[in-house]
Amino acid sequence: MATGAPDIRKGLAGVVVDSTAISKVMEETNSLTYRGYPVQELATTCSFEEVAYLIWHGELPNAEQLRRFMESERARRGLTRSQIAVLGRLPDTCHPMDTLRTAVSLLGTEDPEAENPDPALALGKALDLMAKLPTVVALDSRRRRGLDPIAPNPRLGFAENFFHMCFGEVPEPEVLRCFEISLILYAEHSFNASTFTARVVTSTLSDMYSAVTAAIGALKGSLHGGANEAVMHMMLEIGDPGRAATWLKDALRDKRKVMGFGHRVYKHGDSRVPTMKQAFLAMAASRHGQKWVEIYDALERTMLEEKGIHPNLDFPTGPAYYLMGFDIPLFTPIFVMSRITGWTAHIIEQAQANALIRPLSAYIGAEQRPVPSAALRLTAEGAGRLAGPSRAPGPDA
Ligand SMILES: CC(=O)SCCNC(=O)CCNC(=O)[C@H](O)C(C)(C)COP(=O)(O)OP(=O)(O)OC[C@H]1O[C@@H](n2cnc3c(N)ncnc32)[C@H](O)[C@@H]1OP(=O)(O)O
Ligand SMILES: O=C([O-])CC(=O)C(=O)O
Repeated sequence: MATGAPDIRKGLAGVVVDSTAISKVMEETNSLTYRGYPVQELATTCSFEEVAYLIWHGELPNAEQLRRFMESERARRGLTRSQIAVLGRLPDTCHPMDTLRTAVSLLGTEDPEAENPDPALALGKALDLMAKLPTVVALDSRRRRGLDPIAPNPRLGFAENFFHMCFGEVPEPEVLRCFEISLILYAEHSFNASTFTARVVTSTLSDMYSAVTAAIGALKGSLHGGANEAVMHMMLEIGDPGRAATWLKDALRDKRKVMGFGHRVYKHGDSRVPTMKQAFLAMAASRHGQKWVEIYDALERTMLEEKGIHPNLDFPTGPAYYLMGFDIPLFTPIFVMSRITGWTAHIIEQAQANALIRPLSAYIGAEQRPVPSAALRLTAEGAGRLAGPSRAPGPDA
């Protein structure tokens, strides 16, 4: 057996921890498939509901399966008055991701089958979350704007209904299509940090709501899903396409991370960006968004010239969601509305072939030593005689 220093892979970079049949990220060809289908083809030919069905069931639905699936999703969208009241009492200062995390936790407390591990119930719970999370996001967004909630409309599809609940109207086709494409592209991405978090929680035999709550926490961070919000803050700060290149060079000189660029797996470009960028361009044309397109292009070009780093999916979705009229703190919650499909598919997959996820660590702390006597630890005289790091002044020293 080999001896010496353990092989530590910081951030688990490059480590294969398990297998999955849900999606395949191919860094060498910059491509991605869901259940074997290229994501670009799904994004340009399918509805989000079809893709959700595919991710959960492994096959695209036929007409009758899709009809029943959509009917069931539409029937589950409503929240109870008491759920609305609980969410309405959260402070306005909390981020909408915190509202969403709390909402999933609340839904878990009210589901009598939350603890029931029967796999036959899992898809129903997942569909319930997919149906209800947009209602939570829209309700929370309107509350922050001082507006009354708009009830879900069961005659509208998933994407249309979300606009209806946020703004009271369904936008023009370019906007709707761009939004739906973003949902399809965001739906699933193998063992990313939030999905892995969900799998870790599931591996302890915890419930789906706990796993999704934890995943929302992981997605919120700006190195992961939170980057789509950070991208728009950055673009607003830049403000003028003529400033973009200098802004970016200054950021790199100051060793700041530029949000929406880089990826742990794709080093030659994110497979989803070309499709999303195209949808963003089409929508920007109909929404007078040329300025954001120019800032986008200048940042992309300069980052490639300076560092050879490509944009990730959060780069085009940031300005796209902004042009759609969503407030910036809604961008990552919208990501959740889509990724709930991938997370729950992974939760189900993990539960079906479970092994507790528990890696090892290399200890680098103090050598083993005896605990000093109480006389040394707890008396003023003893304190002076105690040596070593344990007597370093702490916050209560
Ligand atoms: C949907 C998603 O979650 S996609 C990811 C969204 N996140 C972001 O956009 C945040 C910005 N990007 C990043 O922080 C990183 O690219 C990550 C976290 C996504 C990937 O990180 P890693 O795989 O760990 O790459 P790592 O951070 O080691 O980067 C390698 C090199 O590229 C640089 N780099 C990578 N991304 C960036 C960036 N966005 N801005 C500036 N430099 C960057 C690093 O500084 C590092 O340079 P060095 O070798 O000179 O130190
Ligand atoms: O895969 C990752 O590390 C992050 C990402 O792009 C995603 O979750 O969509």
